[in-house]
Amino acid sequence: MPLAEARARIVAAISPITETQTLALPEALHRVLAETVTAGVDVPGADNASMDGFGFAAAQAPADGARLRVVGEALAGHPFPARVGAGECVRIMTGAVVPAGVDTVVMQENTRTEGDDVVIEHVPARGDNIRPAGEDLTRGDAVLGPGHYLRPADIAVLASVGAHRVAVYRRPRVAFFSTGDELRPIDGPLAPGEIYDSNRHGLAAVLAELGMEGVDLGVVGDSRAALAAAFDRAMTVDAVVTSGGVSVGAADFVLDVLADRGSVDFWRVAIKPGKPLAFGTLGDARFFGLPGNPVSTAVTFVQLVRPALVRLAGGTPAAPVRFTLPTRTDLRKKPGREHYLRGCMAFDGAVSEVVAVDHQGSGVMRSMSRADCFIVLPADCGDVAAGTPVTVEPMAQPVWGQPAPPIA
Ligand SMILES: Nc1nc2c(c(=O)[nH]1)N[C@H]1C(S)=C(S)[C@@H](COP(=O)(O)OP(=O)(O)OC[C@H]3O[C@@H](n4cnc5c(N)ncnc54)[C@H](O)[C@@H]3O)O[C@H]1N2
Ligand code: MOO
Repeated sequence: MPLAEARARIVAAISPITETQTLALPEALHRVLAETVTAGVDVPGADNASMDGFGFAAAQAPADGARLRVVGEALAGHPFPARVGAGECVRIMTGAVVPAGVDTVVMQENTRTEGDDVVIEHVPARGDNIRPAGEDLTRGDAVLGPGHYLRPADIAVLASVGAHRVAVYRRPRVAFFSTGDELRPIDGPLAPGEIYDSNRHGLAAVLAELGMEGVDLGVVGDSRAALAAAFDRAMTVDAVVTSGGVSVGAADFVLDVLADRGSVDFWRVAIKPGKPLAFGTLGDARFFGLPGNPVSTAVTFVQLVRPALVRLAGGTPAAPVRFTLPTRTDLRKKPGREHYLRGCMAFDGAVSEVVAVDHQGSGVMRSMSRADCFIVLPADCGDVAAGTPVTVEPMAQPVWGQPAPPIA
């Protein structure tokens, strides 16, 4: 199955969480909004100055060199309390409410002060340097709606309308464990043939980064009974992610036990690395059996699990950002599977290119750690010569798309 089809099938199989909770606004960062927030006030609340300078009626300053008497001051938070009349102006600061009788502000740099008067050396057009009430949001406007992933700018916009508590979806609970008799905790010694359990730490980290509530079920040995017990413990969460035991080896029991305890939706995706991925259902949970090779675990998480978890959380998976760059080196490839090589983007003066990292083995996790992008080679292509444009997908990506079209 091609990756794109696998992703579409997985995302379509996910039912987003509908339970909500109400949080104080600062706690809602990186959560998914579950309500429509409506502006209770205009933003800004009144016409106000966008420059430090002098406010006056345009009719009182017909030409450059007009002279007006300064009758007072308007500061942000301290409005000028009276009407500004004929031949008059006020000193006004950025953000101050425009007083009655004023329709124009001239920036200070275009004036000179002479005693109690100000001379306007360059008269601006009527209405200049005034921001109208409601320019950003008008009372009653829908500010943001359900499914919107809250980034810092969103928190600020919600604060600007005084939305101090907001309803968000509950965070998904995602259980994860590693499988393999060779795996040991990272704080102990290793006997011959043993390795540290690195995948579980990588999974914990990507789940935390995504804002999931991770449930760490540790390392599970290569036996049907141990796997069955772990699966039974994992049934009540929203999603389960495992690493290892999904290939065809003598100790690969994940598929068997999944078929027994739940159901297998599909197994194997036409990508390298990551081919033997398994997707299914386990009790209330969606199940992702990721291949044990560390790079395969990481690549399949990014390409298939992450968009599913975004949808589970009530969000919208963002379409991957991709572009092309010429490859600095020749790339070896056999036609068949879509390849996700690890690379580094080089933007060096006039030269933009992508450089594949040296070791592309699916056991070489340093290739992920050093890379800043995937080089995506289509299934049907063979070897690629240096200089050929190839598809690049940066690892730093917008993960959360937004449901509404961007505001013009
Ligand atoms: N005859 C075949 N053999 C294999 C095939 C195949 O199609 N036919 N596919 C290969 C591919 S591709 C992959 S990917 C792996 C995936 O196998 P498993 O998911 O069963 O993974 P394991 O065998 O359990 O482990 C593979 C490798 O990764 C190491 N590993 C496992 N878990 C961890 C962990 N938590 N931390 C660090 N490293 C881990 C493990 O020791 C193995 O070296 O199968 C190929 N074989
Ligand atoms: O898919 Mo495996 O992930 O090529 O090593």
